Amino acid sequence: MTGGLEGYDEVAEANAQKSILDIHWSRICARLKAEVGEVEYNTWLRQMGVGPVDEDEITLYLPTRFLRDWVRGQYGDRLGALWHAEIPAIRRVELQVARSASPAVDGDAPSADSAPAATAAAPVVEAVAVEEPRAAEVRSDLAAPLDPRFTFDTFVVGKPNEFAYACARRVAERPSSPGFNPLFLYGGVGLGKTHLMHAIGSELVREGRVSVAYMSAEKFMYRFIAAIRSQSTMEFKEQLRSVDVLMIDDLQFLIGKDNTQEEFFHTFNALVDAGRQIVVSADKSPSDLSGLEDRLRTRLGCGMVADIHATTFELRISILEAKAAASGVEVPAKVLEFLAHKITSNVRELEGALNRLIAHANLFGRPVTLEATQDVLHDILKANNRRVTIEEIQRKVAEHWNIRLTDMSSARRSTVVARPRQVAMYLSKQLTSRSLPEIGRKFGNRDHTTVIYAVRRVMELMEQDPAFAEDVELLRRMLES
Ligand SMILES: Nc1ncnc2c1ncn2[C@@H]1O[C@H](COP(=O)(O)OP(=O)(O)OP(=O)(O)O)[C@@H](O)[C@H]1O
Repeated sequence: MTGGLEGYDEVAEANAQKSILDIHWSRICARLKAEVGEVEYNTWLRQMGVGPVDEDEITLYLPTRFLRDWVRGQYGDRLGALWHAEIPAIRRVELQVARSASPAVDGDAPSADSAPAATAAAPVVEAVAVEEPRAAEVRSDLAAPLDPRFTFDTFVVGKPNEFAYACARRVAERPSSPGFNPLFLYGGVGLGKTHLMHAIGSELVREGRVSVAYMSAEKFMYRFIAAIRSQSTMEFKEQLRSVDVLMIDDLQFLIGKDNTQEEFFHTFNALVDAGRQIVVSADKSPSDLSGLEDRLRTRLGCGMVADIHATTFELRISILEAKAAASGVEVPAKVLEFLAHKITSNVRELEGALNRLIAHANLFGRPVTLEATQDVLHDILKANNRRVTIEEIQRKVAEHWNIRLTDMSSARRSTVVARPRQVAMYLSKQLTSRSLPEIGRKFGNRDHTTVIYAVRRVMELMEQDPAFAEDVELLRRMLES
């Protein structure tokens, strides 16, 4: 830091900016808490800290990569919208892992209108962003960061998931049993695969019998690359191969990542040969994961393969009843039935809708009624009414610009293909309730940042080019009707 008046001014300026951001941040935290509820807020969001603003982007810090990934997947869009509402110039939120994050507001934030003062810990200018793990972490960080809410007790069993549930229980009771290794769980988005994996892990850890490593396939790749960079691949391999149970979530992420697949294949073989348990989840069955190497697909399919089907009305009702009962808020059966009829996409959305209702009831101290439900959830209900799918959007957009449907997922980057693909991503964001990572996955496993870029690019182009804007609007109307 420079000395003298100049240095002082810089510090004063930075502090002033920080105070302003803190005020906005405290309001956002109050809103978030009201929306998601105290428990959810304390579990996932409370440790978040505010970082600097750079043009249209604000950085937020989280203390671990697990939390960062979770918050990004679950709340990334919402955080962006809330910051944009507070400071319209902010259009993007960057989530980073920081050792000394300035924590989020920790007070009892009673409402969005009367937010508490922010507690600023380390000055924002000193927060250290750690984007890539260092060798020491790769060596020491394989312990399973399991979500304590995802247990067998909180998993509601019904026809669509009873087989997967039974298999998961069996593996938790007797890991590495013949016929159950690997356990391959598959099914659509938000249907409980991660929940079951965490439940297996928690059960085993609670029993204290075995060491468990759980990570997403994305994290597996990330750690593998970091280990290569820091020349600690041997340690990484040894660490992985020393666990009793290895669980890899969302394996489809490894499609097209040949080196990481190769590493996973060897780890897989080493563990299974040594009598250790592997649990894997993916969005498709091993035979349908066409971008994976044949030998890996074959090995993945030679244990127990269990699918989780789309929810039925009965299961949705049971899940809603269980979650409403756990919240302590009285939700009339009529409202639960209404939600179960209307929100059919997946459990995550159903749960999100119920949480919002409950937060609303708690915040305003009003009973939950059908009328209030329609009002509070109008955006979710609207999105579900349309029922337009990403696949439909891709098809319509491809037809409109006369490109091949496969180019929606291909790696081709020429404008002729890339522009329609960006429009399809934009429309998917506008017309479906899918999250950015989910959209990215449907477009050839692209990263969520690519989707953000596409959405922004299409919006810019629509502003600059009325003919293009008309095309996009036409497509939107066709898809909505
Ligand atoms: N049968 C169930 N009972 C209770 N909660 C459930 C059930 N199925 C899913 N959930 C809840 O729905 C949410 C989404 O589930 P989860 O994250 O496990 O889905 P997923 O299949 O792993 O999705 P993705 O494909 O996006 O990784 C979680 O909060 C989970 O607890």
